[in-house]
Amino acid sequence: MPKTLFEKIWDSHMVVEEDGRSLLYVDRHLVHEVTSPQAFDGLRMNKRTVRRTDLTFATMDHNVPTSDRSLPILDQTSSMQIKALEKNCKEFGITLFDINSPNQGIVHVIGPELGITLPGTTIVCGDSHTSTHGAFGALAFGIGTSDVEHVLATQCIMMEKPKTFEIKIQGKRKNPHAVTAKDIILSIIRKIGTAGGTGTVIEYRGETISELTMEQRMTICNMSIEAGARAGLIAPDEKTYQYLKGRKYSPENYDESVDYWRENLKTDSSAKFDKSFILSAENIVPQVSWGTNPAMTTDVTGTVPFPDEYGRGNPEEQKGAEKALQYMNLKPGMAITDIAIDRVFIGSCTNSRLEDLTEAAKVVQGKQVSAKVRAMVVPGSQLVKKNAEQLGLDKIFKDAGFEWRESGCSMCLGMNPDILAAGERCASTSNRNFEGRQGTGGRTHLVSPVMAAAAAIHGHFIDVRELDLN
Ligand SMILES: CC(C)[C@H](C(=O)O)[C@@H](O)C(=O)O
Ligand code: SF4
Repeated sequence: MPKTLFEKIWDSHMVVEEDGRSLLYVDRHLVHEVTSPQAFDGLRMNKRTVRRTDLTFATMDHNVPTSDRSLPILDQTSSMQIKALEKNCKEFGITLFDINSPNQGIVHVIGPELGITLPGTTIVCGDSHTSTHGAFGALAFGIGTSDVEHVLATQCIMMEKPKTFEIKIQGKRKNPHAVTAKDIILSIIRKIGTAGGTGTVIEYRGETISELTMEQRMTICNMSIEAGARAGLIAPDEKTYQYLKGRKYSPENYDESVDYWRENLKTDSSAKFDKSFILSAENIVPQVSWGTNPAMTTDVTGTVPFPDEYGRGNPEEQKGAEKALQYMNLKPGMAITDIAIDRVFIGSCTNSRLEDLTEAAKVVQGKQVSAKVRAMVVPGSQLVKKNAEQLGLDKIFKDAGFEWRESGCSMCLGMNPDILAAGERCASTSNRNFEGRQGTGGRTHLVSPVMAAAAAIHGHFIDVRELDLN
């Protein structure tokens, strides 16, 4: 029977099936400080060990400060979670990339760059954006803390089989430097909605996807979760194999692995998906979110919508838009390019890799951050930071007036000192614009790295297609 890529990986990892649920074998378990303390406590209470310490990797990313790391961590919860992770990894024998490690970083950035993320594998992590790893043709699920404990103890996870969802993106973007992977995924979520992918694993396909680099594919898969999906997936190809070659944890018999991946990791041409959605890349323009979920997004050339227009007869949607506009302090009909911003955050597991920073630096080079804006760049990992510094990107950003930080989740979410003050408006390259996400009362506009960089310079959004970005 013809199978989708998802079905192939699923079937090759299924241990048993019972009452509609399956026990899946887990190839890689990634662990961070926020969702693991109770899981380790559970192991201790039940006198269990970690089944496969060699397949379990931990780092600290959510709570770590991104400024001077020699200073003590003042927040009690953060400090406790970081200490707990150190102690737990030591006690249970797990590899930890701690705050001083040259490999520390956001868990979804370091997995791929260390070659822990591999095609055809199952990967889990107590974190919703685990979907990022799907860019490598890995079946990667975010799991809850009780599942973290179960995986630590057994290296397996119990799950209901998701449905399959094909999202095909056809054609070429007119201006690929200005219309980025972030704009593609925001356009998709805007069209299918935040529940559009519920209960499914999305496979992104089509000419546009094949043309994306690995880092751009990660941006797409990263936000699958914002469309409600369980995971996002892209079939591996030569770019994938090239990217992973020679990484720290990539397989030793690399060529043999590639032969196997080439042979086995594709959706069969006659395989059927449960659901399909097709989008043309030609008409996508730079996107800016105006509301409090990622589907509340529009073209940079557009205006803030009228709630009744946005709701299209659905009273719930209309009410949601009214509430969002009130929180965001925006007036319907206002041009997106007239929205003035106070802060800029370039970072997060969506957009903090080397290419993101390189593209943003092109916009910033030789310019100055608007006097009304405070802007920061937070590389996704220490390795990204080091590579960016080797290219002189830090200097470009600092000369323009940006803060250049240590790696971590930072202002993507308010769990560390990098937060918005109430009422502050931020152009952010992260993935969630929920109320209070970047600090209580803070207002988030989701955008691409080039849009965020341009907003820092101009103090408001601009149509980045007008810039010379080549
Ligand atoms: C803290 C963690 C559980 C959370 C997640 O699962 O996504 C965080 O990473 C986020 O982005 O909101
Ligand atoms: S960068 Fe943001 S979205 Fe990604 S793992 Fe950290 S908090 Fe979650």
